[in-house]
Amino acid sequence: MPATRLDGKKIAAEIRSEVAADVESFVAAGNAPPQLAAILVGDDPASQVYVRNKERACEKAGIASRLDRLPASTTQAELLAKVAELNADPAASGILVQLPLPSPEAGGTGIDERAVLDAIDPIKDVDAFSPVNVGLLMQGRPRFLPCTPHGIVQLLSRTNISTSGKHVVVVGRSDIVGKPMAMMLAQKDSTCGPETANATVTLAHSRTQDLAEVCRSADILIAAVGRPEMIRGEMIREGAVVIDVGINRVDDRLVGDVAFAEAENVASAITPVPGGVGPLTIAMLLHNTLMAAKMQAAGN
Ligand SMILES: NC(=O)C1=CN([C@@H]2O[C@H](COP(=O)(O)OP(=O)(O)OC[C@H]3O[C@@H](n4cnc5c(N)ncnc54)[C@H](OP(=O)(O)O)[C@@H]3O)[C@@H](O)[C@H]2O)C=CC1
Ligand SMILES: Nc1nc(=O)c2c([nH]1)NC[C@@H]1CN(c3ccc(C(=O)N[C@@H](CCC(=O)O)C(=O)O)cc3)C=[N+]21
Repeated sequence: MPATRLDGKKIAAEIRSEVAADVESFVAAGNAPPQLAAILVGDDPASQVYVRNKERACEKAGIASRLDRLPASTTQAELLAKVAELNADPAASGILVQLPLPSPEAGGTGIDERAVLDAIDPIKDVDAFSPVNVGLLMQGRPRFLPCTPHGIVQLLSRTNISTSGKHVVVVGRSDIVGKPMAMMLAQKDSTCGPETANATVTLAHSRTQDLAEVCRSADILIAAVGRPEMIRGEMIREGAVVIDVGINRVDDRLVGDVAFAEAENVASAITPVPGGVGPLTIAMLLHNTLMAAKMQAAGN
């Protein structure tokens, strides 16, 4: 029997309508609408698509959005000045600097990404990239949760897939997806409760020996690598749950990190690409923007 498709798009729509209702009561209570302030440096086509999708999603949820487009030639000092301006602007509830920043080959000026992310006021850090927010997550008392891993926890919770006591293998250890994902699922509790925490987690990467065997030992396999279809059917245990985070453009087509057609015949449930994790990332960004506005309104 082919695997159940986990409909990220549908669950994201549910979350977005919950956020929209919550925004409505926040505004009805006399608050200014939350605002997401995005900064886009350069003209990377993929980044343009994401930023446009985020703007549209904000609008539908009653969240204001502001986009500062800066040329690829922007210097680190100029970008830091823009971040400082948004930190000081009470209308900007959440700040997001779209990654990656342009490489020198793409006309970039070699900006230190870390320095820029560190400059964002932690109370406006809707990506949850700042050291304060990463530290709070690590200690099991999160403020903002990183959007992609949080979206995955929501997906698991809302489809009644328990991670408690299970072996979860996360492939990829980036600061944006793999590392926080592993940390969240290893905690005693999650925003959705202990059933979507308490996993036994393996964090795999490019130096992992015998990746196929490690993957086959997973009850739940989460791929966040950025290599089209690298997770093959034979790397998946019969009946495993497969979460595909990868977004790869191949000849104008969008493919994940998992060879979907093969995986579908082995897994019990799987997220498609597109329509899986991507839409959830945006839904959780809206959630974080509202949360930021609420914290700022409460003077935290
Ligand atoms: N759906 C969504 O909302 C989002 C999707 N993405 C997508 O997810 C994917 C991953 O993104 P991101 O986490 O930023 O990626 P990074 O490029 O930052 O990290 C990739 C990770 O994969 C590991 N890796 C690379 N090659 C292999 C290999 N052959 N075997 C095992 N591990 C390997 C790397 O290992 P090492 O550390 O050793 O180099 C690294 O840890 C991309 O396709 C990206 O577009 C990203 C964010 C959100
Ligand atoms: N500061 C920052 N924060 C991010 O969260 C961030 C970032 N930079 N840089 C790039 C990655 C990637 N990312 C995605 C968001 C939505 C989809 C998404 O909506 N995907 C749709 C399809 C979109 C399409 O058609 O291209 C889907 O999978 O169905 C994908 C990927 C956020 N990222």
